[in-house]
Amino acid sequence: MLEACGLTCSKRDRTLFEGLSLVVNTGELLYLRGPNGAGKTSLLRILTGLSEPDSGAVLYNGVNISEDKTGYYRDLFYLGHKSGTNGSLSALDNLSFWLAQHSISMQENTLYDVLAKVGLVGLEDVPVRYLSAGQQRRVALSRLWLKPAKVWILDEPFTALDVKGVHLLETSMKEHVSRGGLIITTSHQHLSETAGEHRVFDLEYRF
Ligand SMILES: Nc1ncnc2c1ncn2[C@@H]1O[C@H](COP(=O)(O)OP(=O)(O)OP(=O)(O)O)[C@@H](O)[C@H]1O
Repeated sequence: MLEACGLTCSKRDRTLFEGLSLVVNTGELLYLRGPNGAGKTSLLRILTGLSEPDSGAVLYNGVNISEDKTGYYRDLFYLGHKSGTNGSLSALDNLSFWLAQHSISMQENTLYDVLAKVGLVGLEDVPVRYLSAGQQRRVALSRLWLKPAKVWILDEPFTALDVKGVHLLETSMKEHVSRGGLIITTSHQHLSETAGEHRVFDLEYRF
């Protein structure tokens, strides 16, 4: 269970949210919506421990994430809205580097299976900067299937994906939740029925 307790966050002179509390249980998909600038990314970054709130706390299974970041990060997969890849490196090298960074050992066959899943076989050796926007997104998304994380926090994961890519991701979300995973995702497009049941949390734009 992931719990936000009374979170307040201000950027420059604007309070994005104040005393925000929410609970997301295992086996649940939370769809975080809101207009541009409402503070969705800011909230997600706090929920991952990458940013500190001005006040409030985030608890994972009842423990403040700032007290056990290692334990939390073991269970967490975070996809930011930037791809987080090195454009000079190929998909294969980017993913191998990422696996090493996260101390995940993996057979090359399994890595190729994931590349096949996201439709990148044949492009695995091309520097990522030469791939299309959707293909670059697929490289970033591949990590979802490389780390067995219980908690997925996804910031606009559908950006640049084609219809098949959206379907693949929504199907994976539904499967993850049915296995007891927990997902928080933002998106400016509606989640379809393929993503399964989900709860909506609307973040209003505060002036
Ligand atoms: N590091 C920062 N310094 C100053 N202002 C920031 C910083 N990060 C975010 N902001 C401001 O906070 C507000 C919320 O930004 P945020 O990225 O959280 O919004 P969002 O809801 O994710 O928007 P979008 O839908 O456009 O992605 C914006 O007005 C942004 O300019």
